[in-house]
Amino acid sequence: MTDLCFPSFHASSTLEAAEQGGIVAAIMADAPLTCPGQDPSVSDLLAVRPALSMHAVDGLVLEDVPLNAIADALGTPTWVMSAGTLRARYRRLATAFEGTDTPVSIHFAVKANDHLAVLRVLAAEGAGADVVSGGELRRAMAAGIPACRIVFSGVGKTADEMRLALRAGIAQINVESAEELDLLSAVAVDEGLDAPVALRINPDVDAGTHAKITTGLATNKFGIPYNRAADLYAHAAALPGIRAVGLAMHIGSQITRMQPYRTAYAKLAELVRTIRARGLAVDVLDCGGGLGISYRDESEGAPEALASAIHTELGDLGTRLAIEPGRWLAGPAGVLLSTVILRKSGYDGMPPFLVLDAAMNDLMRPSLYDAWHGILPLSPTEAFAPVEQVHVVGPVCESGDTFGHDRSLPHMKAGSRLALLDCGAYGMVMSSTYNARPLAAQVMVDGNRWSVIRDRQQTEALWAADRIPEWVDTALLPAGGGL
Ligand SMILES: Cc1ncc(COP(=O)(O)O)c(C=O)c1O
Ligand SMILES: N[C@@H](CCCC[NH3+])C(=O)O
Repeated sequence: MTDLCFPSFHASSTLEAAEQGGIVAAIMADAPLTCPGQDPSVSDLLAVRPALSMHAVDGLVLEDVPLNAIADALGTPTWVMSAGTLRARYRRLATAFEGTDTPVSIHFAVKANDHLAVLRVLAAEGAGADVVSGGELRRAMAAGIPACRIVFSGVGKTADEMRLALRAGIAQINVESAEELDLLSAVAVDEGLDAPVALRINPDVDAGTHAKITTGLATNKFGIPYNRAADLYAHAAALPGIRAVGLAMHIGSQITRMQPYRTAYAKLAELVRTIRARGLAVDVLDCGGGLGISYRDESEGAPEALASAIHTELGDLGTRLAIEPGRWLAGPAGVLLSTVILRKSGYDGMPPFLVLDAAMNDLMRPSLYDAWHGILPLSPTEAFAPVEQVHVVGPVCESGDTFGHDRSLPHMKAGSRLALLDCGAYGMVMSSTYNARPLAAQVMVDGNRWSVIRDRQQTEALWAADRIPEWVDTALLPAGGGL
């Protein structure tokens, strides 16, 4: 399908946009050429993010909306999602899987971004959902995705969650252990319903990704050991309340090379043959998610290459196929707007700290995985100011509250606004209120329209659900309650 196209602004490169006359002249003179190992420059970051462009007057623009307009209206930190990017990416993914004998159903991994508006945009394109909790199941259904298009993954579903899924008419439950299978059988019998089950297999394949987000190694908690899978499948097929429909696999996240997928899918194909040799039917293969994006300068995983890997390894088995992408669809569609609270000088000779009003409680990925997110100033003059080395941190009381050490960024000062890039997946959903910081506001843009899709949390809401037991002796508090 087509890429996003914004005739008035769209800059596939800053040079092209400058030729269109909308870009400050300084861009071309000041844009540094990136050397291997160096941080990508502002121009580099813009060149591969078609929905973002830099304008002489409006500054950084997402689709057709100047991000300063959003920050003026709502303050920061504020998340912004691009509906056009979600659609464009979904269409490219769907197109990559079209035109083959075996159709592939796409189930958006709701854990990546569970906002109802995001789910609605993707559902309108044809997406189903992959959920990992009763909450996600209910969110997906609240967004209008019918249960018959939802698969339920996860290593620890409760009996109540199983009940909810069965009553809703879930398409498929991906079971991850013998113990879970027994529990599901009991729940299904109790409900008088049949549970459509795919066994999630752990192929013991290294996805070559960060240790905290790999899921297909023998040491990971996920999935059923490969060598026990055929026996368990036979057991499942004989259990009351269970309808064994197929197999599932998900080997990890942020995977940019195809070889791990190929290796894992080849093992899956072998397992299908083994199970069929026992006279059992395997009708569905759920190939999981995990396709990676380009945060810094890595090549993003290509849907066409994934489609080819799936069809090569699994296409001749006569099964239905499914995938569960999250990050690839939503990651590049979101930014987090923030303001520099202050520039704090470092020790002599050491880089200063840019202290932002966004923190690890908002965007947790850098603290959790040392993840790298691009940073772009919102101001057109700052975007191409001379580059300096800085540490970019949040105000939370943890040294881990750091968005980047020794980052090469255009000079910014207190009050400067910036966008943290590629925050549409595993951004807002992983936020917390640590340090009593309210959850940030959220906005969706679509062409030249924008709307608030979640209000900034009121500070009072942070303690609205707190209850002080009446036996707490308030008489011991000092008069006036202060220090
Ligand atoms: C079972 C399952 N499916 C799909 C996904 C989505 O992964 P990604 O966002 O990397 O595509 C995950 C998360 O890693 C997952 O655990
Ligand atoms: N939350 C992780 C990915 C984990 C995916 C869920 N299994 C991230 O931000 O990269």
